[in-house]
Amino acid sequence: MSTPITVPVVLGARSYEILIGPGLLPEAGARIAALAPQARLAIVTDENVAALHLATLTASLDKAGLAHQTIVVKPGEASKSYATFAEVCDGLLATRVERGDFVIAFGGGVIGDLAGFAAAVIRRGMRFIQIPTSLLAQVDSSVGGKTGINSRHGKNLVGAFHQPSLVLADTSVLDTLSKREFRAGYAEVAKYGLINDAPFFLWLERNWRDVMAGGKAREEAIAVSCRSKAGIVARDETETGERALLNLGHTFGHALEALTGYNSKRLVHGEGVSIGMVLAHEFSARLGLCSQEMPSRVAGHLAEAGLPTRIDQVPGGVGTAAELMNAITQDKKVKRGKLTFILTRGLGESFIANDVDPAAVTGFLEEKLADAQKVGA
Ligand SMILES: NC(=O)c1ccc[n+]([C@@H]2O[C@H](COP(=O)([O-])OP(=O)(O)OC[C@H]3O[C@@H](n4cnc5c(N)ncnc54)[C@H](O)[C@@H]3O)[C@@H](O)[C@H]2O)c1
Ligand SMILES: O=C(O)C(=O)C[C@@H](O)[C@H](O)[C@H](O)COP(=O)(O)O
Ligand SMILES: [Zn+2]
Repeated sequence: MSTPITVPVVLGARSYEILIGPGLLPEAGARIAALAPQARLAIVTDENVAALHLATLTASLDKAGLAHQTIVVKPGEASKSYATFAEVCDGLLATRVERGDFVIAFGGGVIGDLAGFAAAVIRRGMRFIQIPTSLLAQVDSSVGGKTGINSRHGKNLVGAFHQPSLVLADTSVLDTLSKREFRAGYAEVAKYGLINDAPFFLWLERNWRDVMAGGKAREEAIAVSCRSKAGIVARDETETGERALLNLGHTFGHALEALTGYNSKRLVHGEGVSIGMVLAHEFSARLGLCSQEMPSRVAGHLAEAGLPTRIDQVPGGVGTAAELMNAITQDKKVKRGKLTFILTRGLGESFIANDVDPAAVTGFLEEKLADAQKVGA
């Protein structure tokens, strides 16, 4: 067996390991058998991942003597819906998996959130394993136990905290990911630098091409990201405080995703986060919290890495400031009606700002939308 990088997520009885490295998928059977020798497995995946990588996973499970069945859903954000959630739940029940068996979330963040939520509620809670196959899922969504689906009222508004028992991140499966989806995941990597790790952001500015190319730099970026997230989750599992930092760029980004109808052709999550992080830095500069140069430094790096950084780059537009505010006020960080944003005082100096003035946000968005119209004209 290979010797992967191991990142522990320390949560008492719910502790688990994240294993990161090339060649882990063919070893999945042996590693899962060591954790649960008798368990039956229900794999949830999407059509793209199934076509490319399911045979490797099932061959490895067969070799380890583990019984398994598979549920395949359509790829894309639209699958984080009530309809697909019902499909997955009924599919799991049809396999007759028991409470002590395992759900395997095999795919990107959409599959992790969807299958993880189904595992949280089927028979009032089944164990599950994350086998993330997108960069975004390997650095972020497979870790920390946030699961859920979208509602027409907003992103991830229906869900549960439910920790996996193991995360197996085979970095070689990323070779089949499209460039667009790889870049989207890179936005969440850059996020860890911008939250609280300026040296990591400086390293990314120098090494992002190597991270995209693969090999050791990519593994290193994934490991740094997972260590950062594991630390925050261990200190604040259910987001009563510090964990909200992981939401940098998401208050704006989630509103953009809701207003594009969760249409992956127009905007994917990482792209929304990229634009959202630039907006968060611009808004911070507007409030005099950080230097006026900070937003262009952040936008410069994300744009160089091939990510969108402005609202006008979202095809088909994103509605009005009032519509964006309507989505923003459904954010889960809202407390007693007051808005919470993750803002910044400088590179890697993000902080949680409670009681942000809605009029200031509306004014800022009106200006950004007017700028976007000028570019589009
Ligand atoms: N739970 C959390 O903590 C958390 C954190 C971040 C993001 N998220 C959620 O994750 C979702 C985004 O995840 P995502 O960016 O992975 O999107 P995704 O799951 O839609 O995957 C992106 C695309 O890549 C394809 N794909 C995945 N792996 C592949 C591979 N190895 N080769 C080829 N194609 C592959 C998928 O089929 C899909 O078309 C959003 O719904 C977001 O809200 C959750
Ligand atoms: O794990 C977290 O906490 C995060 O905020 C990570 C985010 O990247 C992720 O997109 C998460 O799903 C957003 O959480 P939400 O609570 O705003 O839905
Ligand atoms: Zn995210």
